[in-house]
Amino acid sequence: MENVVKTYRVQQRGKSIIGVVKSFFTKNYKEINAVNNLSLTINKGELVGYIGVNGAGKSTTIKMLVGILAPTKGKISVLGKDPHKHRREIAKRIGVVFGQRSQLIWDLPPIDTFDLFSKIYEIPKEEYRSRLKYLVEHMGIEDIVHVPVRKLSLGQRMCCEIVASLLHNPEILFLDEPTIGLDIFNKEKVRNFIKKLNEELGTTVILTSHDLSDIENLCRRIIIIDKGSIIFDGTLEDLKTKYGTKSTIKIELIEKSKPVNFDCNDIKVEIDYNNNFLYIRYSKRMYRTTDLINLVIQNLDGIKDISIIDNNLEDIVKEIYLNKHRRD
Ligand SMILES: Nc1ncnc2c1ncn2[C@@H]1O[C@H](COP(=O)(O)OP(=O)(O)OP(=O)(O)O)[C@@H](O)[C@H]1O
Repeated sequence: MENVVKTYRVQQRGKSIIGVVKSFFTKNYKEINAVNNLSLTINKGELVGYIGVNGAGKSTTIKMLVGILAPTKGKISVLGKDPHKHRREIAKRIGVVFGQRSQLIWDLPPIDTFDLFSKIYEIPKEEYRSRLKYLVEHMGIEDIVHVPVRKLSLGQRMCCEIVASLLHNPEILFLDEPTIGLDIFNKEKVRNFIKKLNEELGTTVILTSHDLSDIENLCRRIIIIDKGSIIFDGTLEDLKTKYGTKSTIKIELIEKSKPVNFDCNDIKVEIDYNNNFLYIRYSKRMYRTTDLINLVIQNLDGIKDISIIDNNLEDIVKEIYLNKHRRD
């Protein structure tokens, strides 16, 4: 993607009843840039996490990459082609799963959708048979492919959705919220499958998810967008080094009481009590963990255990957004 902009025209409605009535006669439009001058290159075989808050522009980006939407400005090339102009051709080489929208036929078993897709994609019979076997076995859906889709659980359906999107052996797989609403076991199943697919078959995967543990578990590269523009592009390690500057010392106390002897008035840390746990949140740029632990040991009675909790991806991303919006 090169300097891509996607502008939507949104009708402005009045807030009062009179305003609403007026807007039936005179239409006012506002333009919003859902994607704003975005440039991005993703290489073959990468597994990329594309994240951002609601309305950041993730789905709009994916829709442009798969050719559903044309950019307002800028250039997009997917597998060497303009995805909007060569939509049919590109569709044969990519797989798409929108977690909130199903491509399976509701009243029929998944196997019927799979068979239909094999015809649409003109997959040779033998190739289809062996591919289906590989996907069904690796996704562990042997028992459900003959059960009508309407009788399947959300997790079972998602596993079938992913298999359906991979039958034609796509070079790129776009996954938009593939684990939405899934329990921890199904989440893990879907994640393991995506990992395997990327590692064994070299499929390029672009994943959007609000569940940042998906991203943390799967993606080597993370792209964060806000208001249609990229605010971070790098590895998880880069992200943690650059922004993961906060850490927490968790102290378990013998008794459930507020420690009275712990005096750290001069030190800028946040302290929280919860039952017999004391949490000390601090900036790694300002203090060394060992210095703070020494201080705790010297000043605090009744310590049962001490551990360190580093910020997870969710905390880090929250911090990036809060800092950015404070500056804006
Ligand atoms: N068809 C549309 N017409 C007008 N505005 C739209 C349309 N689709 C999206 N938008 C707006 O564009 C912006 C980006 O939306 P988009 O769906 O790409 O965000 P997102 O990051 O995928 O959000 P979410 O996490 O909530 O799915 C939002 O302000 C949204 O309201």
